[in-house]
Amino acid sequence: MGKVYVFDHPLIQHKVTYIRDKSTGTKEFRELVDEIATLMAFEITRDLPLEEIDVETPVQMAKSKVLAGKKLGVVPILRAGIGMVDGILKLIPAAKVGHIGLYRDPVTLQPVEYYLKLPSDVQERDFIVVDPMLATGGSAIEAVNSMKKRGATKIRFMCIIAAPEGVEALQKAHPDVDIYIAALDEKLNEKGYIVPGLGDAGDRLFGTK
Ligand SMILES: O=P(O)(O)OC[C@H]1O[C@H](OP(=O)(O)OP(=O)(O)O)[C@H](O)[C@@H]1O
Ligand SMILES: O=c1cc[nH]c(=O)[nH]1
Ligand SMILES: [Mg+2]
Repeated sequence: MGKVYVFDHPLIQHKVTYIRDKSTGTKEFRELVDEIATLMAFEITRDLPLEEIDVETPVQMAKSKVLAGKKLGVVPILRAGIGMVDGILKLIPAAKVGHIGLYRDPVTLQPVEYYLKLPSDVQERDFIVVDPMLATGGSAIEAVNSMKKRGATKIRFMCIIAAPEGVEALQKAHPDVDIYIAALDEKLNEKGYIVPGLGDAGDRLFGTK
């Protein structure tokens, strides 16, 4: 079963509070999501593999470590996932970026795919699928389905706010996918929104209703 990591770093918790606040405007909301994504990327990359190489300092030759292993890929689930990409790339600028466009049918809550573009070398990459919200889990599950169908094998999921229902559904559908969360909330309401949550992440990021 995929592991679930809830990041409790004080800076992450502090910033999550301000994106929850309905009085936080679009500009500040966007900036905070970007900052939270960078902090979460720092935590999620703690276990990246390293290898030793020879480097010549101004003083002498030395053995020193560099990142090793598979290259990384970041895959935002459009639209709201886009708000997390730049913050992550600040720390891993060499990562390639794929895109999966999905919206949740407002009535059925089922994910509807409208776009997909992944790096050509999916088999060789470790992927982090990102979306600020994990509610029913439908979007995350569908995104991972699409990536696996195209050959991706190592996938992790990063979100800012998750409902227990979504965590459970994603773990069940994809037991090989570890889940990284900034805040595990209470439940879903009758409209499928996370309670207390932060409202509609995409609309708050892009000022749309
Ligand atoms: O876990 P789920 O029940 O699938 O809900 C989560 C999805 O809902 C929101 O997207 P939305 O459909 O509002 O699209 P948007 O990001 O373009 O606003 C959110 O950004 C997630 O992608
Ligand atoms: O609370 C929620 C649930 C799904 N999608 C969102 O953007 N917010
Ligand atoms: Mg939305």
